[in-house]
Amino acid sequence: MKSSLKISETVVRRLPIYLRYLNELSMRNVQTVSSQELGNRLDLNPAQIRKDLAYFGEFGKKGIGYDVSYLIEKIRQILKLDQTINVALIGAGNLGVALCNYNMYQKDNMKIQAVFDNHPDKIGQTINHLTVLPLSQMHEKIRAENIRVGIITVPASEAQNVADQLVEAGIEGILNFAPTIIKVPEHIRVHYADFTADLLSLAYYLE
Ligand SMILES: NC(=O)c1ccc[n+]([C@@H]2O[C@H](COP(=O)([O-])OP(=O)(O)OC[C@H]3O[C@@H](n4cnc5c(N)ncnc54)[C@H](O)[C@@H]3O)[C@@H](O)[C@H]2O)c1
Repeated sequence: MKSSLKISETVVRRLPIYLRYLNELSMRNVQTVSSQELGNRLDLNPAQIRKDLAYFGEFGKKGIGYDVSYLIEKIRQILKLDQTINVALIGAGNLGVALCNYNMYQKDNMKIQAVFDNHPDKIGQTINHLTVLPLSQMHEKIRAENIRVGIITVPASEAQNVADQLVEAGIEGILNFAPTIIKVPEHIRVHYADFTADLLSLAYYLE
């Protein structure tokens, strides 16, 4: 793999989509897959898929396709998911609890390792084997557990405050579900998740 390559964000965002389907194939004991099959299933252009994957080295064999397990391993390496990445979630409300209960760790190696909230009724509750901790323990816990990513599921009015505390604690990336833009130093990567906007924009396309 050309490690110094700067990979475009669109390619990086497609890799988990490939990975998810490859994992599905692997569960069904499928050993090889062609770019055509991947393209059909994922509604992507096979040439685009070949281009994306060739970017990281020659994985496919002409006439045979890609070895599913090998491709899974390579994509995980590229995404750095060959190591466990610990995650903290802040805001144990409706959305936060649902996310904690979704067990992405088994397949994807990103693990919610700590949950924080500032409400006395929430602190001490157990969600999917995790005890909700007060914010006062955030800094220490993040460092002790080598937590590198924070998920924000607090009200929008609290999101910046929480983001500041995550940055202060040494987090490297944030996934923000609160409907507001947060300001962070340049070295911190922020992604926004907004399925409400997706849903609302869908309305435009209805007859
Ligand atoms: N991205 C999306 O599509 C989408 C969808 C649903 C909700 N949301 C957003 O997600 C957030 C959570 O929604 P919800 O329905 O779970 O709300 P909720 O009120 O059920 O939960 C919010 C939780 O955050 C906690 N909290 C508030 N301030 C805090 C702080 N400073 N530090 C730590 N914890 C704090 C509260 O005690 C509560 O447990 C909101 O911002 C909401 O707008 C986004």
